[in-house]
Amino acid sequence: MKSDDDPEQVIEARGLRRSYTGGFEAVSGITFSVARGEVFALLGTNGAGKTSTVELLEGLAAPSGGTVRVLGHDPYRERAAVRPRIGVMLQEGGFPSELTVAETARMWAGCTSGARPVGQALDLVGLGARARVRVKQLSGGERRRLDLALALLGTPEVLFLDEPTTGLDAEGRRDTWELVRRLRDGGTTVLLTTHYLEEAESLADRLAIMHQGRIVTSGTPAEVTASRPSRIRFRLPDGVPAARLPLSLRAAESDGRRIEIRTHELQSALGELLCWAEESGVRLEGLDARSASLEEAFLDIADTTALTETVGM
Ligand SMILES: Nc1ncnc2c1ncn2[C@@H]1O[C@H](COP(=O)(O)OP(=O)(O)OP(=O)(O)O)[C@@H](O)[C@H]1O
Repeated sequence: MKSDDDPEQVIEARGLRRSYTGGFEAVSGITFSVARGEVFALLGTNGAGKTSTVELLEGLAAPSGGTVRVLGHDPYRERAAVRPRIGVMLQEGGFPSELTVAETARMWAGCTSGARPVGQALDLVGLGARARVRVKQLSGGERRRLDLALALLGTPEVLFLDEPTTGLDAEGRRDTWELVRRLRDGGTTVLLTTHYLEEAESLADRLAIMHQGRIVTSGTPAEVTASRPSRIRFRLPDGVPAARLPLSLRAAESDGRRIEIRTHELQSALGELLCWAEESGVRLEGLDARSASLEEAFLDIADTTALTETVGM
């Protein structure tokens, strides 16, 4: 167990709450920590409270309950100590659209202590060649990259990325992932929110899934998916009814010839199925066996929570 003032815990949230005017509570007592050099992803359905949480971590608002520490400080009350050491990429940058990319970055660098050269920040995000273009002429994806370049200007120890790849094409997304990995390898701690489960699966060392202001599950991507069943799918040939499957594989969902087996013992279930098929001379069409993905875990959680709410449990 890490102690309260463990210097390796760069972000620590304990029982964190946030209420908006009118009393609506968007963040309802969440606890998590992020170690130095980790990439941590906050996932969740729309309105789950991710942005509300990230804004508390960035010191943009004060929590209505609980505590938050970033680099050992309260980011709201001790903003002057924290701000120069963090980089923030908001969901909406909102720059003056008449300025060029380089002018925007220079303006931002003027407000950033120890800013790296503007050209270097633009090169990091692949915008070097667009330095003289006006912001209003950038595509949505390029604006997102400019947002990221500005967040990187101060060579931050902790980087907050709110949906960093929304609006990027597949190549832009991969480039951003590569950059985040390079930053992490250089010791930067990264907290990101995303709607792309593939992004979290590929980038995050650990993640938390939020729903209605609470963390429903957290851990490494492997831990979060471990409790979910693997799936085996195939089609039986005409004339072979599902009832001919071995008893242990009958708990399958069957839609005529299409069979789906969910199992926590993928290797043994698959072995048994293949032996049966071999011995019975049955050819399994479209055979597909896979472990649970983060997407399946996420959808399961969203469905379970919705169901729990519906039945008032
Ligand atoms: N300024 C505000 N005043 C009142 N309610 C707000 C305010 N900002 C956000 N909310 C509400 O708080 C809840 C959480 O919003 P938040 O933006 O944190 O969610 P999110 O997980 O980031 O969602 P998304 O994935 O859609 O960006 C939502 O119900 C939202 O309507």
